[in-house]
Amino acid sequence: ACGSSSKGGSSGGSSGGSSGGSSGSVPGADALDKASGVVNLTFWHSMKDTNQKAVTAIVDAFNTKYQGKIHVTDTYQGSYDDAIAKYKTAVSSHTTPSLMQVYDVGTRFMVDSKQTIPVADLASKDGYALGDLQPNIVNYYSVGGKLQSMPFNSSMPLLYINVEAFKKAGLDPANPPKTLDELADAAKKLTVKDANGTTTQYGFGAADYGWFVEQLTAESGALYCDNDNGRTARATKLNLDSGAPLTYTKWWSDLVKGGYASNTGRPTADAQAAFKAGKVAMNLESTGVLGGYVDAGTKAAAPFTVATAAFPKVTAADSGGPVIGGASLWIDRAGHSDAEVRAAWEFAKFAASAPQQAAWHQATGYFPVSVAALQDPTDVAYRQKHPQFQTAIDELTATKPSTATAGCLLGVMPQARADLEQAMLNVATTGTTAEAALADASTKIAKLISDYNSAVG
Ligand SMILES: O=P(O)(O)OC[C@H](O)CO
Repeated sequence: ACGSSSKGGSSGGSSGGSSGGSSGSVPGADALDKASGVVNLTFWHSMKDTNQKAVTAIVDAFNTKYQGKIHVTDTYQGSYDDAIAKYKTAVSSHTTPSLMQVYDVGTRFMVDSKQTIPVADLASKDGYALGDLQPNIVNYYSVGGKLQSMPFNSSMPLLYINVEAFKKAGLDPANPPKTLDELADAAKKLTVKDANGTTTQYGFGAADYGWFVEQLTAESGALYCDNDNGRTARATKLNLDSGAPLTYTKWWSDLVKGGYASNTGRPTADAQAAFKAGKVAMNLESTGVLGGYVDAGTKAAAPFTVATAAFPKVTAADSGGPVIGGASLWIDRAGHSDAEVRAAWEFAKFAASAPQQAAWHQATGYFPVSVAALQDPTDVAYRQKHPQFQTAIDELTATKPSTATAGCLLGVMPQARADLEQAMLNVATTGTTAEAALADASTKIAKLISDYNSAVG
């Protein structure tokens, strides 16, 4: 997850460490004019199903606009984790794509990989104003004072509710649970067993997902890693042994062991499928799955009314907000021609533009990275008709920027998140205590961080 954070200006701001990026020169607009023939671009991403269709719609619109000049081929590369693993292989074999979608927590790694060109350099070369991008999103993707990648799909975490199940259990969907305790109470009321004692509906179900722990930590006003969440200097440790990480790990394990939560493991797709099939009545997920849940009213939609509510807090007193999630587009420089880099920049601008972001928001649920897109009449009308699409925007605007809500910038964040998730899974499925599992994970992650920091210097 990432940073709905500080007061960042439109050219970005915070963050420790070097600005990274490739040492290649910054091509100007003439690089495209000089190209002979069509400039072909490869675009790797992790959007599937409903969201993949929406990516393809953007790519098709771009290819039509630039017919005869630029052609983008988009390819689904699996989950965010799968895609980043493939990217690492591509770096070794010098076969990186022209454009790469990388999730929030891959930001520090991408800068350190020195394969890409900061989009701030391309923007200043041709006078492109970054001011239409949501400042807090720009702030997250800025490292060393420069916007490194183009914000594309930005999210907030939400609580999803099966409205009919809520009503059947005598609960009011208009008054959803706001804290972990309230969520646990509702989960108990929403769990249904048949005459044989077999559970036919779990009250709650969600992936075993470190992102939620990161969110609850930010909401409680605490830092997920040291050195101001890795933004004034490289982080050296995660704060996992107490606070929200410990509380959530115990809470999740208690619900699973009590039979009130469906544990589908680490893959987010499995938890999404369980909610969409009506097997669980409440689900924590990104606003980026909302399009898939309601699927614009088609037959692919969940067969019940889906409501969205703000992500819960550990306690009602927590006054912080969530961290922005999702991913951004990186423009590869190392091994790519000037014309290709310029063409990739044209695509990045197009994908972040107000009309494309308004359409993207309505199709997927990811909120627009473009400020103007929120004022687009089609988007305003869509939100009025489908209020579920407003929840993440309210959450974003209610969040006070802070170091906590900036989220943790860490080169090994993907691996660290996986280690935490394994620890949470062990607690929920074995007799290991949360204290012991998190202490073990902390030790393992501290070594990962120390090795990484020594390697990058
Ligand atoms: O599911 P997404 O795309 O909103 O991403 C959620 C997290 O931010 C990934 O780290």
